Amino acid sequence: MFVTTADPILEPPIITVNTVLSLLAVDYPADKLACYVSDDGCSPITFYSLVEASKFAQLWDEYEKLCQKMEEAHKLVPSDLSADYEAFKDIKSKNHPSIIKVIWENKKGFADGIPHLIYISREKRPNIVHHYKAGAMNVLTRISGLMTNAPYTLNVDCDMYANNPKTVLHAMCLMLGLNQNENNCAFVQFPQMFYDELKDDPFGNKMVAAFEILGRGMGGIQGPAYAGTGCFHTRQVIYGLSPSNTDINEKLSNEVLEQQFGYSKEFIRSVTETLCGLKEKKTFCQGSVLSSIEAAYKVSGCRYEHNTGWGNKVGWFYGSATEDVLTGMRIQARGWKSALCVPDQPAFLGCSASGGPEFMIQRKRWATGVSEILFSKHSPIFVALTSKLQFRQSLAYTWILMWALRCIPELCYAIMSAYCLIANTSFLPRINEAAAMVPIALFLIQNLETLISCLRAGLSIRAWWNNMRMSKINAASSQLFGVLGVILKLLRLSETIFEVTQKDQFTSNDGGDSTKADAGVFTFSGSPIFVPPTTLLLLQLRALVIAFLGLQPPAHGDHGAGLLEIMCSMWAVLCFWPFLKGLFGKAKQGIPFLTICKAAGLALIFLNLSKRASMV
Ligand SMILES: O=c1ccn([C@@H]2O[C@H](COP(=O)(O)OP(=O)(O)O[C@H]3O[C@H](CO)[C@@H](O)[C@H](O)[C@H]3O)[C@@H](O)[C@H]2O)c(=O)[nH]1
Ligand SMILES: [Mn+2]
Repeated sequence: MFVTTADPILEPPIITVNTVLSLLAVDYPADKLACYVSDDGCSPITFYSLVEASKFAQLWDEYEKLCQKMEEAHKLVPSDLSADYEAFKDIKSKNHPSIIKVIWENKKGFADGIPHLIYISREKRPNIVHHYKAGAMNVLTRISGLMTNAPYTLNVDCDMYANNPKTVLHAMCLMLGLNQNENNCAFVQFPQMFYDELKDDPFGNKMVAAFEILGRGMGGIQGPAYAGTGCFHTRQVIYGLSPSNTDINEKLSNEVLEQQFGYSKEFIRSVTETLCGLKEKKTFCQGSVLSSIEAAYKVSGCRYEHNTGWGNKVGWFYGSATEDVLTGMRIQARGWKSALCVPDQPAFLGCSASGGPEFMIQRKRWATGVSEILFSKHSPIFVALTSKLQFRQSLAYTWILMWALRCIPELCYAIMSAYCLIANTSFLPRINEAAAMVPIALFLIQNLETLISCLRAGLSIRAWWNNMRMSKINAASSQLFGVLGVILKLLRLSETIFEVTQKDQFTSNDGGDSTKADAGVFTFSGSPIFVPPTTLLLLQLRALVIAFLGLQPPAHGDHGAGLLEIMCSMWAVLCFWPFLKGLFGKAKQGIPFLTICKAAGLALIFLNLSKRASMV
């Protein structure tokens, strides 16, 4: 069981601890489980919290004390703590050697005991790329291969705790059952669900309809996409096995393996055992977990993957900020299937990015990630032509990967309607012309389609509206920035990075309705990401004022701006309502003055240009 965390501030240790505890407590023989935590933040506080959590796991009461200890941990200096913390002394999170600690070992192998708990902070050096989460997952894969080498792995983000104790059993049923029927199940994905659900999904960030429609739909072809968390993988598949090479014993020369998996002799032995089939009696990983710690240090070094197949042929794939979609697609391109599992009691619950800056950062990363794949050699259409990705599956992936590109038409429509009202010209037919039926029908069909998918997923009309509205805001901000980021990357002007999303703690019994009421409110920051939507809103408002007060220049072309253009602009203003409120809001709920100034400046430039254009 792999847990990744990257930043003790954005991801408070108590969140990671809750997730780890929930995993240690799942309903499955403890001697068959081990929990590995990767800490890319290299934080002594996270380590300390896990140590305390492992003590707590022996008691199961005293949870309040555990929380209190963690709160106070920030005041402790690592050197005040025991010798275990020596390794964290004067550490810099981006420049440090590996730290691996076996926090708890189920030495006697009790089935009703507590699974092993291992802390890992892989080596990081400046100027050596570490590939963010994908890199962390590959280190976890290698170290676990050395220490316990289970044939199946589960991975969750640090905030995604196990909410259903039977989850592992559910997943194993699918894995084992499907294999026997030769259905070739490579991974089992549980839907991403969230503990901080707000009524009617005000930020449109719960993705319920997406998992309902897309997840189940793809489930009927080659299986759902891998969503990065709440997913069980087969180790053999992670090591690059294809469904057809079941008998690969001959191919496995040590030389080939070393090229692919790196120079660690111990790890190569573990890989051989995994790839040669699970039926043979296990000889590897019989001793104590601690006995392989030296080898573990070796495979967690930041230079270990140099000139190997990691990130490219084996393991989690590099090259996209949404490593999950890429990894899942490339597994399916080898001919594997996957399965979606939706138990009545949600398997995992996590923290959703709340409305405002965090949401924007997250969606920007996703926009970057999916576009990176679309414009790479792993574009699903190519992949379908050259590999075993089924045609309809590749269409589904194309649909996912084109998600961010919708910002281009969206922006065009928004700008055109404003321009037409300002310059008194038109881009749509007049309402009384028969041709007007075309755009009207398209508009209605598109909205009905999304409305029906929301209703089918059990959402309210209000939730649909919120989702629809957020998709427009998204297009003008995070998707636009994401796509621009990828263009810069393609021009080799910048590299894309993984910005971690802020996570907030689960507060079940805080009856504080005041916080709940605030929780649905959109918030802003000084980030440039808020400038384009603000500009668009100001433009639309200005355009509507011009249209209603009749301040337009004489009509341009055969007819001037008509009802459809006005409706376009009004629709845009409705969709950008949170920003309209933001213009007048205070503190975090208001758009910062500087952002408004920048937006107003841009809007003025546009206004002048369009006036000039209309005079030509
Ligand atoms: O350098 C890094 C950066 C991130 N993470 C971890 O990656 C996970 C996901 O990060 P988060 O900020 O929560 O991103 P989300 O957008 O919420 O995550 C979704 O999207 C990601 C791809 O963009 C997937 O990796 C995740 O599994 C999926 O839940 C977290 O556990 C992080 O600790 C690392 O381990 N190392
Ligand atoms: Mn997350």
